[in-house]
Amino acid sequence: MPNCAWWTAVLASIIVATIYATLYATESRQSLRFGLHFDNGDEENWDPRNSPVVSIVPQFLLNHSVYTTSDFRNKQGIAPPFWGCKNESCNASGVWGPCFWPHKKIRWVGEVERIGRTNRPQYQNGPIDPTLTDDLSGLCRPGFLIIGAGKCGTSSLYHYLTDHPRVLPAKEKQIHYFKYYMQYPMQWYLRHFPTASSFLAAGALMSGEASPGYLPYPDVAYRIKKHMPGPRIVAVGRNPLERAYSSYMYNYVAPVMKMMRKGRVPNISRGLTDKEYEDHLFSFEEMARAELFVLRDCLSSDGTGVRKAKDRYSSLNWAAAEYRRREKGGLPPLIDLESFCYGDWVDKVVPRKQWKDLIENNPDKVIYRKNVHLTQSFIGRSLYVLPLEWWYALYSEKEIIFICTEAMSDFSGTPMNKLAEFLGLPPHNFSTIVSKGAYNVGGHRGYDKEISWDEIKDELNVTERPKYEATLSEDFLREVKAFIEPYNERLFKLIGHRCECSSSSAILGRGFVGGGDEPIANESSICTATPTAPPDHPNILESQNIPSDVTPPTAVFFTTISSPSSGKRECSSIDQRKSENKNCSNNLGTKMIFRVETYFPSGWRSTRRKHTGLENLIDCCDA
Ligand SMILES: Nc1ncnc2c1ncn2[C@@H]1O[C@H](COP(=O)(O)OS(=O)(=O)O)[C@@H](OP(=O)(O)O)[C@H]1O
Repeated sequence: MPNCAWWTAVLASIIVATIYATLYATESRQSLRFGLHFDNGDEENWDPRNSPVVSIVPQFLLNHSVYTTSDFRNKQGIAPPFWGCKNESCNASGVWGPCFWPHKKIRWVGEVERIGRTNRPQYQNGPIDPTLTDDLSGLCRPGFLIIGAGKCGTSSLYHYLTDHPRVLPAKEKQIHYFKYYMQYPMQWYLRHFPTASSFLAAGALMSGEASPGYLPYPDVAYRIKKHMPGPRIVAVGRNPLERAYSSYMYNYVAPVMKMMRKGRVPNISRGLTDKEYEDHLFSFEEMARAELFVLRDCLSSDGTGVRKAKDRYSSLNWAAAEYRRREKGGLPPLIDLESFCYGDWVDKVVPRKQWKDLIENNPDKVIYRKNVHLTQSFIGRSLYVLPLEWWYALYSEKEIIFICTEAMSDFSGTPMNKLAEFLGLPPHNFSTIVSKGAYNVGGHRGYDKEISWDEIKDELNVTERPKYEATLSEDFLREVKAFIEPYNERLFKLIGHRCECSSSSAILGRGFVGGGDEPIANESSICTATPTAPPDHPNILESQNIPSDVTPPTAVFFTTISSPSSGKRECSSIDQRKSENKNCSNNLGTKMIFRVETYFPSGWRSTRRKHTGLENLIDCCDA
């Protein structure tokens, strides 16, 4: 017969278990309550000032040495700003920093012991339960988003940052969720970041991603503000003409050369020499001139860029205030260059008006019809200030920062540490990673491919390709400089500092000179003059054949059993995706087979394989 003490012990355990279960249930609910999920309400008129903030309780993690106070040795306070907490939820134990409390009963300290200390991140995989798409438990939010500009060193910046011992990488450098994949639940996006357990095991303070496709679009700025509270926004910009030329090489020359070599361009046979293929390319100057013509018109004070942006945005709550502020302050109007300056399609085969004459006058030359959003805007995407004015309207100076590409390659690592401080990270010795080299240099090597500065130099020595600056005529150079200059000045005002563009010209051996040798930055105000002698590193002009742009998703509510093996590329918009659906699936042979998992109350039961129409949404722009 159990004695009294025994009954007391049983009773006590029941009470403790009940309290624990109640607490756990509350915590689980809290994690969902503060979960980030879409409300499909009045998207356009949502007011960012009321955005939800996920709560934090770093104290117990400090108590248990997951973190030490030195991890928080930054000027922002005890935790990185994106951990920020705003309301009573700050006191909820278990709702922690950037992460959502896992559903399963978990003792954090025990979990840390179980996993051990490791910096190797893990990610949630497998199909998403369609009935639980709002469930963010066990997932973590990004602490920084590098938004572009493309071809400005976003890959290097991402890798330099993730070298910080308290920063964990995402599954891939660029996810482009807020531009191309918002039809998927937030859970899909957050699965690209390390799990809460990984954060603990690493004592990580943040993860983040770099999607250059975010910057150009005001809608994306707004969506991120609305749906993803907290992350710091990092923009990076480079000497505009260098960016433009880099994009020309990467998004036009490299893919077109590849297509020609493979015999995929009608009327151009295989087996020609590179020189012969190059004769079928439009020069950078030809394309940039044609674009400049269109931009001048579009960006004039009564041009379509100004008018259409006003029509579209000025009545929206989130943009109206900025319109009023700018009008009052006599500031130039906001412009949505990407949406309204390249809008005219000549026909389905010849994509852009700006190329009409070029194509008619040069029937032997090739226009690349894919990735039109990139090849149409070599110059436009280098006018960083135009999209940034939208971002700066939505984000305060504590939330957004602009880095000059040229400063990134400072071997001392000082500029990187300034960025770390802005993000709320403790100082780190970045000089090792920066002086190792750069990523995604000189063409299609891949975002994660690092090239040492010495290799860059050597490669140049054996590459006898003409320097692109030599291909630019004096008059075009003057013209394009004069066009870009005011936008640069506007940018420097907006960001509160200037960029020293010539140093990267020197590091990578690039400068825009009308047939001469001297970097243009020394002779013009496209960027400020260089204050110090730059290191001795030349550039790379060679392109490789690794597909660019985003890797599409492989599993959402389904498991991909087979997927297209062809290269992927971004669609410029969901509309484009829709309009290209047929071509993609029919002409390009894009097919995916899915395993569809169905969840019943008793668990996962049936599995069936099926072709679905979803492949069109995902991969319709496959090359
Ligand atoms: N540290 C540093 N300093 C100066 N320049 C650098 C640095 N790291 C990368 N780069 C140059 O940036 C170009 C690649 O940019 P991204 O990685 O943003 O390209 S992408 O949009 O993601 O495809 C690519 O430019 P190009 O080589 O001219 O094509 C890189 O060489």
